[in-house]
Amino acid sequence: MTHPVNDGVILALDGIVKRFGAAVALDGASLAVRRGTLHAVLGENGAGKTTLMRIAFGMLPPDAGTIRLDGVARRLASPADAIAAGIGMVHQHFTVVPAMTVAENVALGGRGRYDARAAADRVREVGARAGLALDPDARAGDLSVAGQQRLEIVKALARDARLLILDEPAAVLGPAEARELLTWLRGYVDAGATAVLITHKLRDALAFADDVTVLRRGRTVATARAAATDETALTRHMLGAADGTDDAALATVGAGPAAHHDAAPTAGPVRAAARDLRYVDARGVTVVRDATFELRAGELVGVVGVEGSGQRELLRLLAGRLAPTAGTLTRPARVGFVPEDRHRDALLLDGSLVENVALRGAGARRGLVPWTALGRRTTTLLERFDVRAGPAGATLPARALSGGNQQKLVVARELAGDETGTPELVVAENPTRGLDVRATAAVLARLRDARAAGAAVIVYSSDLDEVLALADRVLVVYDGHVRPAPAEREAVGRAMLGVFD
Ligand SMILES: Nc1ncnc2c1ncn2[C@@H]1O[C@H](COP(=O)(O)OP(=O)(O)OP(=O)(O)O)[C@@H](O)[C@H]1O
Repeated sequence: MTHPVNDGVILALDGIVKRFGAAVALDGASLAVRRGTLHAVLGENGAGKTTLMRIAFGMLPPDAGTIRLDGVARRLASPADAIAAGIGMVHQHFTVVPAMTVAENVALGGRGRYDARAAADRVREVGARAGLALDPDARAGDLSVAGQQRLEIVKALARDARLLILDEPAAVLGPAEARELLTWLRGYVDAGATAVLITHKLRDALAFADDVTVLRRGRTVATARAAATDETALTRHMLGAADGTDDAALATVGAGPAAHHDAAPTAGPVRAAARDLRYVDARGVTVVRDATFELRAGELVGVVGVEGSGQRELLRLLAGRLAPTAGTLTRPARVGFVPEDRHRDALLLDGSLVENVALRGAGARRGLVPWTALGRRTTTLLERFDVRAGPAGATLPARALSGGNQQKLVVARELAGDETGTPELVVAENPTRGLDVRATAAVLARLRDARAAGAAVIVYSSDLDEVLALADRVLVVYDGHVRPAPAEREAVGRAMLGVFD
């Protein structure tokens, strides 16, 4: 028996429980999204944010609890049910089909016969209404990451979503694009829509959202108007410091990255050296132009550059994933690589955590795989790097880890090295993407540990401030040229745009 209550709440989740075998992902979580608001959902990696939203989108059935839409209890048996009820979701990992056009992607999953012209018109109409310009005839795979995300949003809106759920949309974007997206989202909600935004950035939540809800270990621990709370209170809720269990962790997070910027390292022997290094890609475009530099043991070098400047290829050359077209590149035998796209480049999603750890050094192994030793090693890594794998531990499939915990696993594997020893060179690309405040602080500390242990560490981050706080020196990549960055922040920003004073 349900009584419709029109209290302005469009989506109400109550007492939601979700178990995966022995693991409890949600333990009575609740969420009330008011119509016409932007609602931010916060919480540590593995807190249950994605699981809760998948339940709201009909992707997973809850074990207990109720879902109400406009006050009416609903059973959402599939995403199709959720879409029919006016819910749209933009996932952390996109679902666009790269080989298809924008219009075809938008029409995909729709009913009836495919009509190219109608599909293109629909893209234009929805795009114009929402302020998201997209060329209907462009191939989805040719769009930038921000463009693919716009396509995901348009896809949801084309199905008449009145409640849009976005799972960490900013995590795949650079700072400027992330700002643009949040500004768009705010305007979209101001025009009468409703949206739920999963984010790790407390500042974004406070600046852009109307309401915030904090999940911790599968429970809702706080919900408030953004205007009535602040970063300190939210951090406390997220980390559980309010109950006194995690004050030490909170202190570490509060200290921020700059606080660790102490002991000036003394750079040791050369670990990697590039001389006139050139890389020409498959299209024949020169993306790295005659770069000459050295990376030494015990130094942490930051790389900055606007999207598409060649830094991506530079890091892959150093990691040994691309071969130089010309020039020389000397690399050590043991290199740790943390790529940006963990799903594509770093994990076997259907493999267990042990199998994923075993990937490292797999090429050099001979004879029987030492599974018992690898199992022990994985368990130790999970503990040391605080990867939350639940009761299944090392046997859990990588797919079942939360996004942030997948990232922590990759960092653990690549930094800890293998049977032959720890890496002499660490190459990391946006290593803190999708990580919560505590995990971010932990990963940055691990990169410093690698430096202290004598590795040369090179880190690209699209967050300039993160690089400046972390690195001993910085290289700027602009149009394939690799140059030392000027000392001042403003000058670094200019150099990224090709202006060297
Ligand atoms: N299919 C599954 N099998 C087993 N455990 C799962 C599965 N899906 C999720 N979990 C577990 O549920 C918990 C919550 O995961 P969820 O992805 O919802 O977290 P999250 O808050 O979105 O984290 P993040 O910020 O890292 O993305 C995690 O401990 C995760 O390992």
